[in-house]
Amino acid sequence: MAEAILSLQSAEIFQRENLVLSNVNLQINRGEFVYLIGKTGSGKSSLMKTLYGDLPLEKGTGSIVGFNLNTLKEKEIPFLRRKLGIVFQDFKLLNDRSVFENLKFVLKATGWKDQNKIASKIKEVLSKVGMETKDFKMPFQLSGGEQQRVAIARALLNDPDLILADEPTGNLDPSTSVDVMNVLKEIHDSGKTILMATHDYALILKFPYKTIKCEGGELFEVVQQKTSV
Ligand SMILES: Nc1ncnc2c1ncn2[C@@H]1O[C@H](COP(=O)(O)OP(=O)(O)OP(=O)(O)O)[C@@H](O)[C@H]1O
Repeated sequence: MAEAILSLQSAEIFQRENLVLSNVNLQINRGEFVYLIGKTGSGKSSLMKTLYGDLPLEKGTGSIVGFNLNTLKEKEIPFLRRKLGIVFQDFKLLNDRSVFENLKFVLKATGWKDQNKIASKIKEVLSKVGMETKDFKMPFQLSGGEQQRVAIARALLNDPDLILADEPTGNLDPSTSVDVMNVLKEIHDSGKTILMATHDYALILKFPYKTIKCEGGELFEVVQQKTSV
């Protein structure tokens, strides 16, 4: 039977007192790749923020990677985020340290102590994104696409149950976007569950997966048209 990794029922998504999305019913099962699309301001980031505990879920019910979003306490948020891999549009790497040190920082913050295990985990995630030879580089010495690969590697460090990617190709040119998307596809093909917010309809055509749309304050599943040859 399908195992739900994320489930929202009759949820309402707020930014402070403003209702952004209502009647949100969404289930993502282990192993799925799901796009979240919609115009600027339609609520994609607000939904993502609710999922990683940056905004409270005030109405409806929700659970994600085993955490109940209705009863989520401030002190549980770091533990929730360890089971999520979060990727942002603007990479959010620490610019004052190397790729290796960026990844080590996350492992140490999440309790890793053994230096050999740290080094081999970093090597493992960097090789998944094709960046294993650039671990000594500083973020500003990398292209945007390379920085995003490192950010994806960082998201994989704690073997997350779900990857939340909020416009991961939003700062990249079309060809680099396809490269980064190929990395996400490989990660998905290896068994990971991914929810990705995007504006990039060309990418969706090239990499078709289940698509959910934010529009008019609600969420809808988009039925994909099969193109006949
Ligand atoms: N910090 C905030 N405080 C109050 N309102 C906000 C805040 N951030 C966003 N909003 C509002 O919430 C609504 C949804 O914004 P959100 O950022 O979720 O949209 P989005 O679909 O992710 O847009 P984009 O594609 O531009 O990132 C918008 O009306 C926006 O103005």
